Amino acid sequence: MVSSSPNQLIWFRRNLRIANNPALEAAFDRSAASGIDMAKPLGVFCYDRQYTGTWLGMPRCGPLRAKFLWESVQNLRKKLQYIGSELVIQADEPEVLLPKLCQDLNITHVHTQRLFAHEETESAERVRRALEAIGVKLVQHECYTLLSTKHVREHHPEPFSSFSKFRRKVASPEDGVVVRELWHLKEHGVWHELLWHQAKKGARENGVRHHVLKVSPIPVNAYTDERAVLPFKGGETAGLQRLKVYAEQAVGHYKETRNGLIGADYSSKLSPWLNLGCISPAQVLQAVRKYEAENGANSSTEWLIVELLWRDFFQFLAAERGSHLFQGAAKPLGKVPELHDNDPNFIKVPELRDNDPDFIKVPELRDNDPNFWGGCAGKTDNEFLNANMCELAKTGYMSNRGRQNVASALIHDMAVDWRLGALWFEAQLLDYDPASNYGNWQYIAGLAANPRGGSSFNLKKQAQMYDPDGAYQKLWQA
Ligand SMILES: Cc1cc2nc3c(=O)[nH]c(=O)nc-3n(C[C@H](O)[C@H](O)[C@H](O)COP(=O)(O)OP(=O)(O)OC[C@H]3O[C@@H](n4cnc5c(N)ncnc54)[C@H](O)[C@@H]3O)c2cc1C
Repeated sequence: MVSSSPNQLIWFRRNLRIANNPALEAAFDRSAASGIDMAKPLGVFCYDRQYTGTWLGMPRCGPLRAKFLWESVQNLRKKLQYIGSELVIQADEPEVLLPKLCQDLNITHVHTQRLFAHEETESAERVRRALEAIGVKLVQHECYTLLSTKHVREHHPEPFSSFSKFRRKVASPEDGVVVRELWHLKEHGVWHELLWHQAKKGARENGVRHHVLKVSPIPVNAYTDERAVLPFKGGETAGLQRLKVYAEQAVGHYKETRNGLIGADYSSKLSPWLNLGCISPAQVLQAVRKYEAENGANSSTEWLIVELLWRDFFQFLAAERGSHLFQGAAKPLGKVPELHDNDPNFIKVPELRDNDPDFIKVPELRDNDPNFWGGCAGKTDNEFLNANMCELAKTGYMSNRGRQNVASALIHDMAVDWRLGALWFEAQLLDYDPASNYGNWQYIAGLAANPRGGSSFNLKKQAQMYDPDGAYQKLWQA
């Protein structure tokens, strides 16, 4: 049967790439199995409340990340068009948009990426239910982490208590790091030639093109400060370029430079691309292994892989903790008052479901709250903290050393509720990821899987150690 409309749909989440993408592969494979004349699967990306929403009156996705995201979505769309598909881009909740599209286009299967943090798993569950009601199957594929859930849970069935135990159990030298095979988009060359025109026509006829937003639904009016560590540009193309450059030129000295503060290559800077899925952790591993095959392995190459395991650790921890990822007042040093549900000084953050008692609550902020707003604005008496906050606000990036220090200072020295700091980072960071962000804040606050019960740094000493001549503080004076 000749069909000009696709019967498979790919709901892109944080897997904005063509290569090494099992959701896309599965959709293409299934579509091919339905008959040679079936049009290519259609992609969909939803600007949902995680992007369009606000916290405390601030956009959840600030302009710098919004720009990076828009570039990534546009790059994906071009690539999909190149292989005969199209990307629907809408500002809508997926549980509303996807059933509508499925009904319009007679879609039978929606393929997507499995994500791990509470809000994301809830969103997938809402979509699953909405699709099930109209007889469409949601298929979730894992491709956000290096290790599969199955592997991790087989080796570490008990609750996570520390990273070192996680690492020992899931990636001991005996076991080896078990990485799923790298998927590649199979050759659909014949299809491509024959149906490229037809698929586009079909998509147009089905009104799909009306669903493609031409401008970002959230403000992207951001420019990159020339002092930025990198001119970050969103998309698979730019992500793969960065991976190639870093893996060929700098990974060999990662361990010695990773605590740096200035310049492109002290660390990989891959996180923005990894977290929107413009590249996958398996691709990073593959690039590191290639470097090792050509130049020999060393402690730096090993350490970069360890960092990817940290990333996995926070994902699996988030899956385990559910809504608890957003909970708990930090009080490791006894400076932060305990929060109570019925405390009139606390409000629920808007945009969250009122009926979820476990979800995040933050203290009401006074306009003149000097600690939180002053800290975020980089207007404190600590120049090291100020410089880091200034870099973050102007570029959307802050080094890991900076993040550790800033979080420690806000939580342990300034008695700011860690969730406020995490919300600020969510709005600002190019590489924002719920599990990594909230997980790291909780870790420093001593609320999750930190065997030391929290991490507290002396910022003066840290500045002397990592910025001995004050070059970083000078660079980011304002
Ligand atoms: C308070 C706080 C908040 C953070 N929020 C985020 C966040 O929202 N998103 C995010 O990706 N990382 C976050 N991190 C972790 C870390 O700071 C960044 O991943 C890292 O700075 C990104 O730069 P890079 O790509 O050059 O890292 P590299 O040093 O080159 O490391 C390679 C990769 O390993 C992963 N990685 C390294 N360290 C960590 C870590 N501690 N936790 C999780 N993954 C790690 C990242 O994917 C990173 O790209 C946070 C850390 C802290 C202390």
